[in-house]
Amino acid sequence: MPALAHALLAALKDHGAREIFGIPGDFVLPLFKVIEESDILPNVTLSHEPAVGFAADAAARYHGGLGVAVVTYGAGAFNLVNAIAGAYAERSPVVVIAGAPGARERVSGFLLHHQARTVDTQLAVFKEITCDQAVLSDPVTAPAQIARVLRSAREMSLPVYLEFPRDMVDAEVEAVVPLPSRQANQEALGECVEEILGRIERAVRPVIVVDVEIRRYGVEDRIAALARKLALPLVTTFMGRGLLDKADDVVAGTYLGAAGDPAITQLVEDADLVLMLGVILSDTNFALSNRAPDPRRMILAASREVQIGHHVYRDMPLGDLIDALDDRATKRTAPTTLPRQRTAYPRGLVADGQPIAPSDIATAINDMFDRHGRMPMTSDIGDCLFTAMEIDNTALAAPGYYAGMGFGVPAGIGVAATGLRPLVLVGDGAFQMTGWELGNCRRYGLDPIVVVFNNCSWEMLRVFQPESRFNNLDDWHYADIANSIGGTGERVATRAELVAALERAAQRRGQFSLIEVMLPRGKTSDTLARFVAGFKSARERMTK
Ligand SMILES: Cc1ncc(Cc2csc(CCOP(=O)(O)OP(=O)(O)O)c2C)c(N)n1
Ligand SMILES: [Mg+2]
Repeated sequence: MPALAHALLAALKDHGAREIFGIPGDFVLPLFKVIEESDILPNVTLSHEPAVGFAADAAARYHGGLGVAVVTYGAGAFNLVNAIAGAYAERSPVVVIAGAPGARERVSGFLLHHQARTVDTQLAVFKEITCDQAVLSDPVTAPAQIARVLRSAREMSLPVYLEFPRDMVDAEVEAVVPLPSRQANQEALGECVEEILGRIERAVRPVIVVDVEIRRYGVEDRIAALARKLALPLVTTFMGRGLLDKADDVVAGTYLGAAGDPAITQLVEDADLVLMLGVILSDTNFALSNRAPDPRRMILAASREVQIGHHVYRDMPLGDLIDALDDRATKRTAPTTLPRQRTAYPRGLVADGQPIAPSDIATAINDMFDRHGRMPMTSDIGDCLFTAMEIDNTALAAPGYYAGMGFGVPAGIGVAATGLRPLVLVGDGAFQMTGWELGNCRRYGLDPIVVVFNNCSWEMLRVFQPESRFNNLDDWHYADIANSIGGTGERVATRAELVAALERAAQRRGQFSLIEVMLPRGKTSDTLARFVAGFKSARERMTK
């Protein structure tokens, strides 16, 4: 019989984990020894647990499997909380494996180091931000607990929590047998599909809106095929930006309400049927809608449910629904009344001596993508994420709903660890939180390209509260620091310098490249300017 640590690692791999991110501590040292020596999954250690969570989250978003974060008891696990809260909010399936005291320690009578209130406070905290949990303290039940919890992560696309007491690493257990995934009830599925297709047939201006769950459940290609078959226009939400990046013929653009491309906004707000697939009904996705989502003209398939009007079909996995829709739908021709435009993205930046504006960065990146091919991207929160809306539709992992800072660089490291070369967008404020994790790239041969929007400012706060001096940040010269932690940093202040630095970064392999773009305080991307105007007018409407 295998030892519990080996059985767990094999089960993680069987359920779609591709790597482990973590920081060891005495409560998980024995487990980390097995992780390293068994080599069942590659292991990437970082410098601070928030980054471990962000990297595991982004890796899962990109490879479509499970992210894995292994941390020590208490101090390590509590450091992870914010990243897992963000993964929960944005439905990213991260498996938290947290060390814990062994059975005899628990009854030693001592207050244990790393213990907060009680020995079980850690479990109590993670119950709030995971969809399933287990404490692996009994070798007889541990395999079944692991199978149940990992199936929950896969089916709900949400984080889960496994507590691993340090005296259990070598416990002999049965191998973990994966549980079968739970399918939709076929009769309910048929009834649901007929109702949806009937609504589409009767609609005059239907539209599809997609969001992150279509990637979490691996149904992007099937949805692109369905949109083509039904000849329906399709847009992504703000959070869903970058989805269907290989289906330019299907994606018309990104819906941003009052802050977006007017033609895309009209497509959604004039629709008499909005088929929402994998959509999170968050404020960042819909707060700037001129016409709020309305159940009478909306079908929402998300979180394993399908809501049509005011009734709900439960236990309806998105993949089962899409397959059944495709099986029963007949090919439609696109009514000429439906616009099939695709948003045009800015290109052709003039490489001159002009100072750089945020939207120039998008144009320069579009030009680089035209020369070298589109790159997968990660972005932090800040104007960099709004600038990303002006970059051509390429795969993107960003905290578009949870909006927690510090995600961008560790997420880029997580994506790079999956074998891709990402382009990372991050503001100076967010870089100050987790940008230093780049110092771990050299050990693993990772070479992301990082663009730091250095406006020496918490600019997103300044646009709402310009009178506050605390928004003024100092100039830390990030490019200089990059050179000392294993990368190559360039600081640029003109559009010509930006274009040249991007080209050198694209050509440079084997080490991370950091381009520190100097931006004036008070200057934002065109998209953020429209968002702020939209939020302010929406706020005025609400206070009247
Ligand atoms: C973990 C966390 N703590 C605070 C905040 C609140 C915040 C939202 S945006 C922002 C400023 C971001 O500054 P940065 O320089 O990165 O980008 P830019 O605005 O373009 O200049 C803050 C402090 C959030 N969202 N998350
Ligand atoms: Mg800033």
